[in-house]
Amino acid sequence: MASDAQLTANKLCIGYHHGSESTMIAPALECALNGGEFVCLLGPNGAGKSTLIRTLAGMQPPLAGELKLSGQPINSIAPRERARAVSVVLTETMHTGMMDVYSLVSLGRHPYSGWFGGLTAQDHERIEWALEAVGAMALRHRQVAELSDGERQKVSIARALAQEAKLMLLDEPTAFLDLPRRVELMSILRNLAQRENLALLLSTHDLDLALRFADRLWLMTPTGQLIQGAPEALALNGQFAEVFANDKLDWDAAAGSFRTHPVACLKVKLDGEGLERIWTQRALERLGFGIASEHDTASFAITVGSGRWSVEHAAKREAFDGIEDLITWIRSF
Ligand SMILES: Nc1ncnc2c1ncn2[C@@H]1O[C@H](COP(=O)(O)OP(=O)(O)OP(=O)(O)O)[C@@H](O)[C@H]1O
Repeated sequence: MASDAQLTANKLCIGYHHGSESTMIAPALECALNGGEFVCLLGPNGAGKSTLIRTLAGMQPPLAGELKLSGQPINSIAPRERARAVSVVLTETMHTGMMDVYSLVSLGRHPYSGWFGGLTAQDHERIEWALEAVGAMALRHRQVAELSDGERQKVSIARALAQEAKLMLLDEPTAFLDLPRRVELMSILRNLAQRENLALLLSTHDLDLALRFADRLWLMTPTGQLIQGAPEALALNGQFAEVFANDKLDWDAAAGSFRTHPVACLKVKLDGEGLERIWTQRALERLGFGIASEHDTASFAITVGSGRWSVEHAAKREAFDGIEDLITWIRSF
């Protein structure tokens, strides 16, 4: 394990106790979160991502195994010290009553000021920095109860940032954000991890963004294994396909994304280059056609270029000046 590990887990078994019974979600996990690293946790629904995050945060006890924060067993650390070391953003709705955004974000300073202590100039500076970092400064006087889901999500991240902990655990923090905000937030978090030497773990279903921004990925399988590696390594060695692909989805390693299996088996030979070719292929796959490889027999041959689509089908030729016309025509087969 790296020497600057903020958190280490050895033989960590996570799950739930129900009276004398227990349900195990994942057995014997070995993992570490290091300063300066942005790690994304991915996995199918129900794999155990939230359970792992809550356990790593010390919010639910492990069934077995060892969990250390900066080398110290987590349950031996006093709550106030732990709150200075770990900040958490969960998916649960916050019950904030009539609280404004600034007051909510200032709760992140309580491990330093105490519940009844006043905020210092340094506290205010950090709160404003956190609001600025997530682009929520304009919301600071608003009531939390009146925010949209996405705005509330930004504010909870600001509260966690205000806490100034070296380890941040975030459970699906981007779920309600629009795409530009999601990209921006992932970029902010990755830069923060590097600049402030934070260890950052974020669970998400956004595979594309995780592939683009994470330093490392943790893939949680439905059987509770945790596959770890650089995004590019997991894409190249086929482990994405193993975790996510099923009878309806294929992992496309070249595109770094999943695509649905064609429902029909009509094949199209597609020639052409650039964006027109890419979007023609997407349209064809959406409509249920397969793209023919060299050895396939194709029912259609489409050549695309310079705003024109020529099609050969059943010894006839058709030509279209726009992709809409091609789609309308080929949809009838
Ligand atoms: N309090 C609980 N008691 C018992 N089982 C639970 C409890 N909470 C969650 N589970 C179960 O634990 C498993 C893992 O759930 P978890 O919420 O950790 O998955 P997840 O990977 O975060 O899923 P999602 O992607 O859908 O959010 C699921 O089968 C879930 O039903």
